[in-house]
Amino acid sequence: MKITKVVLTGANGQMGQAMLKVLDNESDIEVVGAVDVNGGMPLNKVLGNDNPLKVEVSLAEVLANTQPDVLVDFTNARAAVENASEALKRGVRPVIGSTGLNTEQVSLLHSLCEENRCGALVAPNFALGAILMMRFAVECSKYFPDCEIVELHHDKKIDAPSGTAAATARMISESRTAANSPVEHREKTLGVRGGEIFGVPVHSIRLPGLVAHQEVIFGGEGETLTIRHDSLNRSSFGAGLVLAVRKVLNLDRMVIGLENLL
Ligand SMILES: NC(=O)C1=CN([C@@H]2O[C@H](COP(=O)(O)OP(=O)(O)OC[C@H]3O[C@@H](n4cnc5c(N)ncnc54)[C@H](OP(=O)(O)O)[C@@H]3O)[C@@H](O)[C@H]2O)C=CC1
Ligand SMILES: O=C(O)C1=N[C@H](C(=O)O)C[C@H](O)C1
Repeated sequence: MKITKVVLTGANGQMGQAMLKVLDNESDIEVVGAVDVNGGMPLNKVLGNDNPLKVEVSLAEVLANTQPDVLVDFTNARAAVENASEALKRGVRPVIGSTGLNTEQVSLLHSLCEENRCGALVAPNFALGAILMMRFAVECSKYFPDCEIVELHHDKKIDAPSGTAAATARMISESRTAANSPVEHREKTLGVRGGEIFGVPVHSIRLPGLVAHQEVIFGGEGETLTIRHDSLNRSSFGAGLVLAVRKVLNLDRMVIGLENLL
């Protein structure tokens, strides 16, 4: 069996900790390195086994020493692009779970993939239910052009809107045949109608107690239709991430969205 060697960045974070365990449980995947700005933590504490590695600070050194196949990134938009750049120049394929990347950052990644003739995946959500929620939303938007997105996340989330909400809005805008919505905004209080992404109003809620949730609400004549997805804990992202690590090995270009690898 071919073993895929993986380095993970953002190892001290909420996703990093959860996904290290998920990856370590797969017999065809070996976690050969873990990196975070503060480094330090022994991996056996996270994994509950006798793994001799610890979280390191320098990604460049870890990549040089371990020569992995894949870099998994759960940091933030800026760090994700820098980390992917380090990986791509060594022929290591990035799987980027970090969100909040702007258009310039995405096109820089495209160019880096082309220059280095190396594949990459940028996926704002690895949960299967979230992928289906986006797909169903696209389908509904053909019949109900009026819709709004409400995304609800834990209070430690640093970006808003969520990557999933931004992706959903983009996909809806690409498939809408008639864009009736939104009606003219009349805000007495600035921002009360949310922010508009690709013509779709998005409302971001951040509260303790939440994990990751999204509603896409469609309105029609005398009816509404709501599609809702809930990630109740971070294990919801595990199966999609494992699939991404396996599939990115066959990519020679950058792909956006796990739905394009299913
Ligand atoms: N695609 C998906 O399915 C999912 C994506 N996400 C996304 O993943 C990202 C991380 O989320 P989460 O784990 O909750 O966030 P956390 O803040 O808990 O973790 C991020 C970690 O990355 C560290 N970090 C920052 N910069 C670097 C760097 N240059 N190199 C290495 N490590 C770095 C942070 O350190 P410090 O705190 O010191 O800055 C922190 O420990 C977010 O963008 C989030 O939106 C989250 C869930 C699912
Ligand atoms: O930060 C999070 O937690 C999440 N981030 C991703 C996003 O921004 O869409 C995916 C999921 O919603 C959890």
